[in-house]
Amino acid sequence: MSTSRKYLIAGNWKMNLNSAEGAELASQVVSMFGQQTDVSVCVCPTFTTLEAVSKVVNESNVQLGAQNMHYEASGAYTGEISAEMLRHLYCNFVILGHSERRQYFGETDETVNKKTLAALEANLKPIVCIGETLEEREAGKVSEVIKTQTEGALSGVTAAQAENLVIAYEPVWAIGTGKTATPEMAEEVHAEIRCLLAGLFDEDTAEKVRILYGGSMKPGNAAELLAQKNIDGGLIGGASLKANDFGGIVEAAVELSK
Ligand SMILES: O=C(CO)COP(=O)(O)O
Repeated sequence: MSTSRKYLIAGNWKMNLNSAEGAELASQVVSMFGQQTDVSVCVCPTFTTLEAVSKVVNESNVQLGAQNMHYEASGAYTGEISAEMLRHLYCNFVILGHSERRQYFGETDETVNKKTLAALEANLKPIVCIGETLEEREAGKVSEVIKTQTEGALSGVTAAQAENLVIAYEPVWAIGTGKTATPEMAEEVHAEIRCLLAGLFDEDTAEKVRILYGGSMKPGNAAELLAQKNIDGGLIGGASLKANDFGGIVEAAVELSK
């Protein structure tokens, strides 16, 4: 990673942990990393667990993120949550366009774009997820998919806003499968994403955007992935549910920051 960017290790808890379980895990994370400042650490619980976790991470350096939001500010949108509601619970981040939302809940580049603009407007840092399926990789379409998803999600975002943006490259075939992209495979795509950002904004801005890797990242493979020039952190699923595993990944980032 470049020295101008601070690693971000974010735990995507997905649909796991009720508020009591989430508060317990968050307090373990706070006791390990609540005081350190070398690496940004963030946990992203379910909506119903956000408030309990917010109280636990409050006044520590562990930050809070949500897993989704709606793009409208308020109104007749049954079952939805707005950016302002997340800010009210002291969320700093929001994951947008996760492949599970694209696959199961009809999320498109267009809705991801609307959500990204609304999040930035509300001072939430969007973690915009992109990544190809195995079928797309085997058909040689990785660059095409990455370009379409990146440009689609970021349409209308200004260079000033982009400084608060995080991109997560999550190859769909590596999520929850135990199959990780090799550091070289991941770095190749991360470098491409940075190039796309330079085209959309400018080189300086592109250098400031953190690009996370996600997909079966664990303590055993984190260091080699995080050592790549354009890999600025991780979006962690399964391993973020165990304090020791998540801690091992954060430790790897702390070591590399020295
Ligand atoms: O989807 C992910 C994070 O958003 C990655 O999940 P796993 O770490 O479980 O593969």
